[in-house]
Parts: sequence; structure tokens; C-alpha cells
Amino acid sequence: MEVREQENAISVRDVTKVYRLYDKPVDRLKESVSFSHKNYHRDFYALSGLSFEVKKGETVGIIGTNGSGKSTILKIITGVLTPTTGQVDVNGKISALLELGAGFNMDYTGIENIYMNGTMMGYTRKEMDAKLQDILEFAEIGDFVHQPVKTYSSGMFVRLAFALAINVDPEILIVDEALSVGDVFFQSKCYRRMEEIRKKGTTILMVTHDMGSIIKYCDRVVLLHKGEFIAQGPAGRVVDMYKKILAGKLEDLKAELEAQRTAAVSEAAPSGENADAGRSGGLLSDFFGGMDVDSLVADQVAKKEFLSGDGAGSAPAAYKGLMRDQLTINADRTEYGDGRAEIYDLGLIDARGNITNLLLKGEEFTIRECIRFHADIPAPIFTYTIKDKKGTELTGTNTMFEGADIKPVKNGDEYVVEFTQKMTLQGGEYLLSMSCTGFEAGEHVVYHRLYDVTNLTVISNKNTVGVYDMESQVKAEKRNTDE
Ligand SMILES: Nc1ncnc2c1ncn2[C@@H]1O[C@H](COP(=O)(O)OP(=O)(O)OP(=O)(O)O)[C@@H](O)[C@H]1O
Repeated sequence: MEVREQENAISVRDVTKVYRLYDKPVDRLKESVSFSHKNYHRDFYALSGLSFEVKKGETVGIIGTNGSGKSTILKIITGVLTPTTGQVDVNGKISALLELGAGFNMDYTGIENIYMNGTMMGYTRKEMDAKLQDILEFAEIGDFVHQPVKTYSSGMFVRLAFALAINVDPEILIVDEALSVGDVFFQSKCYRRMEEIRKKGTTILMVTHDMGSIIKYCDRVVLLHKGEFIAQGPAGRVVDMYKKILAGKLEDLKAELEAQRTAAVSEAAPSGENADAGRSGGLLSDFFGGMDVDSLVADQVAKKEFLSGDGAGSAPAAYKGLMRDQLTINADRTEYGDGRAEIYDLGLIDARGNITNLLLKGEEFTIRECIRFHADIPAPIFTYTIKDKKGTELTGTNTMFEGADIKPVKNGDEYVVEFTQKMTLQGGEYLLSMSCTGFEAGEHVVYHRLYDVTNLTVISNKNTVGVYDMESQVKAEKRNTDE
């Protein structure tokens, strides 16, 4: 869907939502009757100074860990909640699917609720009469529409709520996690319908914990954490940032984003030394980074030469003969980890032993990862993931899933890990990610992770349907009717 520039469907400006929290219920009463206006509460910021915009026709996702304020901002946009400070402007007729049951009167029947919601959206009874059949057909809850909704199962509820929200021709559709309820067939029907209305130009704002849907449907994603705006951008990239938060790397992420901002500012106004300082700052947490700043800067200098493809002549000795020199390495990759392991080289090797990004469908290939350890680690895990261009994880595995015999390592040890498999993906462009991780005291630890570090170009001389080829064996027997 082409986004019409400049026209905002939703504009959220500096929105803050503060809740007053009282340790005991009686404190609320004490505060309300206190002559000296004594405070008995603590302020809790469910949202702090949040700003973002949704353009007309865009599908935008909001993601973040539990309690990050996703539902709160949706409720403010739909007018269910008022912000403590800040402003929200909405340009268009909103239809919202908030938490289960919101907007429904439990004692009314399904039909009565349909008409009540229609009236609230500004439709006349006659207009709703015209929409009723579509809503009922979509909901498929049969005679239950004549029963009070308090008798509905959660699945029936979501069927009716979604059927209603999506069949009233909204200009803006807001969906909060609701699709996780209901059976798989209904969910897939809802997604198909959402795709249809998206193509018609409806603006969609959605909250979900399902990263697959975020990547598949969203043009742009806003990442929140504890009520604060962290980042926004293309879905695949922001989902990777979110995973970083899940891996306990919020501070690293913030530092990286700050460095990127500084680099962007310096690049916008390059002025001698400052511009360079900004740029190298942006790279500090980047690819193959060491632990101390001096070696990091040296590493970045080396990396720049390596990436600029100056050839072996100009590459520092440490990088001579590395497999990655023969691959296209993504300058825009994401990298993090606590530095106890370092993936210092990687290779993609085709069936003839060539190191190459070009792989033939149907042939075996190997992903090779070379890891150096800077600490003792009892049980490292080595992984790879292949994603499509939109960021959907198509396949991947790791040495733990595969039951590989991985020994404990000491500081200074190295591991070379190879994953060999047949390329069954369809012809096209894919991205490879890899990491060295582990579990310590039950916690998942990332020692070094490289997202989208290189590409796989799959060449195919036989097309099949979908993402990959199951290599079907076909048996077809012609039977003559006269035999
Ligand atoms: N009425 C309230 N009083 C006090 N705190 C509240 C109230 N409503 C929400 N909160 C708090 O505000 C924060 C944000 O809540 P919100 O429901 O928006 O988070 P969320 O990102 O949607 O979370 P989840 O992913 O779990 O649905 C949470 O810490 C929540 O406990």
C-alpha cells in the first residue's frame, strides 16, 4: 500500500499517563480528606512523553515487554482513557478491537451490541442494517447472536468483536492482541480480511506479542519499554531490537541508538574531525567488536578496510585469509553480546567447496562459524537463523537442538562449528544470522550475536509454491477407462 506522504491518521504528541499508586486502600481516602493536602501516593508513569505518528494507509505495530504501555496508548488513542498530559489527534473513523469485552454490554444480545456499537461509531440504524449480514456471516456464531453476550465463550466473543470491528468500514482499525484468541481457522480468516482492508487503504495500528504477524503485516513498528519510546523503524529491524531487550541488553541498545543518532547528526552536517568522531562512535558496538575501546577503534579501522573491499594488500594481517573476505557482509547488520565469545569469522560453502553467497537450490551447503572465547564457558550453544527480507524467521537450528557434543571452553579457546544441510528454500534473497549463546543459572545469555550478517542468494532451476521445497516424490499413474 502506498502511503500518502504527510497525511497523519494518528498523531501522538508528548503523551504521559500517570497513575497514582497507594500502598493501602485507606491512603486514598486519607489523601482526599487531608486539609494539608498531604500526599499518600506514589506516581507511576505508565507512559512518559510518548510521541509518534501513523500516516494514512500505514500499518503500524507497537511492541514491547509486558507493562510497557502498549494497551494504555491504544486506549488513549481510542478515547477510553485520557492522557495526564500531551495530545492525541485522530483523523478518521476509528474501529477498535481492544481487550476482550471492551465496548460490549454484557446483558445485551450479540445483535443489540452490534447496533449499540454502530451507533457509537456514528452509523444510523439503516446503515447498520446493511452491514448486519456481513457481520453475522463473518462471526459464524449462529443463533448465539440472540443470546446475551455474557453467555459467550471467549472464542465466540472475539468472533463477534472482530466481525464487528472489521465490517464497519473503519478508516482506522486498532487491534490489541485480540487475534491470539480464537481457533487457527478464524485467526487466518481475520488476517486475510485485515490484509483486504489494508489494501483498500485503511490505517491499521496493532499490538501483538506475535512477532511473525508484526513482520508480516507492519510497514513500521514502534518499540516501547516501561512507558518510554525506544525506537521506531522497519519491522524486522525493530523486532531484532526488541529481542535485544528480551536478552537483557536494553542499555547496550540505548547506547547504540544514541550513537546512531549522533552519527546521523554528524553525517547531516559533516565538519572535519567531528564528523569522523560521530561516525566511529556509531560503529563502536558494531561487528566483531572487542571489549576495550582502543581495540574496538582499531578493530573498526580494520573493519572499514575489510568492508570497503580494498583487497588483501591493504587488509591488516589479522584479517588475511578470512572466509568473510570472500562474502558480502551486511554493513547494516545488528550485533551485540557480552563479549565473552567473539564470532571472528564466518563462511558459506557450496557443494563444490567455494566460499560464496550464491547457493543452488537442491544442493548441500555449509554454514561455518569460527568463535574465539574470552572467558571460561561451561556449555556454549552455536546457532544460525535464516530470515526472508521482511525479517520472518524461515528456519534455523543450534548445537543444542541438534544434540551436538560441545565441550566446555576456556579463555583463549576457539571453536569451528559447521552446519551442513541441503538448500531447500525457493530461489530468492535471504539473510543469515548467527550467535554464540548459553544458559547460566537458568538465564539465557548472549555471548555474541550477529543479526543479518550476510545474505544467501538461492538460485533455483525448479519452482515450487511457497517458501521451501519439500522435495515431493511424484507418482502419477494413468488409468484407462476401457481396461
Ligand atoms: N488503572 C491502573 N492503575 C495503575 N497502573 C496501571 C493501571 N492500568 C495499567 N497500569 C500499569 O501501566 C503499565 C502499562 O500497562 P499496559 O497494559 O499499557 O501495558 P502493555 O504494554 O499493554 O502490557 P501487556 O503486554 O502485558 O499487555 C503497567 O505497568 C500496568 O500495570
